[in-house]
Amino acid sequence: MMPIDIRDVSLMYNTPGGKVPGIKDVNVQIDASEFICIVGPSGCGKSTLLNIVAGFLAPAAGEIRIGGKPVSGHGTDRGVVFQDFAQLFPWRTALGNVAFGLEMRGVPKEEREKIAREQLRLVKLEKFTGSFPHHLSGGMQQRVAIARALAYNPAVLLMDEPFAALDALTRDDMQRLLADVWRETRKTVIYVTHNVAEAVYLADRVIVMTPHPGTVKTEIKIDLPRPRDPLSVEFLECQKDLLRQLGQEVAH
Ligand SMILES: Nc1ncnc2c1ncn2[C@@H]1O[C@H](COP(=O)(O)OP(=O)(O)OP(=O)(O)O)[C@@H](O)[C@H]1O
Repeated sequence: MMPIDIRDVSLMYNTPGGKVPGIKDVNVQIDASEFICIVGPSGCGKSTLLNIVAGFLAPAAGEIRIGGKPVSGHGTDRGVVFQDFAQLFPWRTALGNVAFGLEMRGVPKEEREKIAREQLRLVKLEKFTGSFPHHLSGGMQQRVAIARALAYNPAVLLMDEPFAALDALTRDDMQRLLADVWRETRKTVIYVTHNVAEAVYLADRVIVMTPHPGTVKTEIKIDLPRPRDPLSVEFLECQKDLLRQLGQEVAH
């Protein structure tokens, strides 16, 4: 729901052996409600960029603006979902997990539970509000994590390989679910993935990054109508196009 302007952003990591480049001179302009996927070989800086947009890392140079306002630190305008299922509190129910952030901010019980129920409905977990994480499958736990990230009604959703640890069938279901959630909420999404088919299925635009140092190589617009059919000729063409870009990347 808000545009994101990533301008000339660079970051170096301090290591015992000296400074190593994380990302260098990254520029990406994202429209409000646009779904962006970031792909690229390991070490090209995808997670670093996402962590900077999230406000968990501060860039050494450049600036990020969300809705025109410069980012400094994390804020409730950005919801974050990572790969790790362990991000849920095991001693809290699905409802308790989704409501947690709202509770910390002093939102009254009735209101926070109403919001949490609504978010759990969005990820099709309305029947599991009282379940604890260890009684939920990996896919369901990630759905709780998405509901929790949406609880503040953030303008932006940041996702770092959220479905990478799931089996292929569950992953397909989750991609469909996320496409539905996005259609309903119209968040601005930045989604990091290694999976080319996933990027073509979800994205309006795919940003291809290249390592040493991590920077943007090119971008590919995915102009296919939704819901997308991964077996259609057009889909497979887009996938090939993206693989070609990535293949060149790996070959260098
Ligand atoms: N905490 C850290 N300390 C030192 N160097 C780091 C750290 N985190 C990342 N790097 C380096 O920064 C570069 C970018 O890493 P980053 O994790 O952002 O890449 P990535 O594209 O997300 O990789 P992957 O796909 O393997 O998750 C790499 O060269 C990496 O080795």
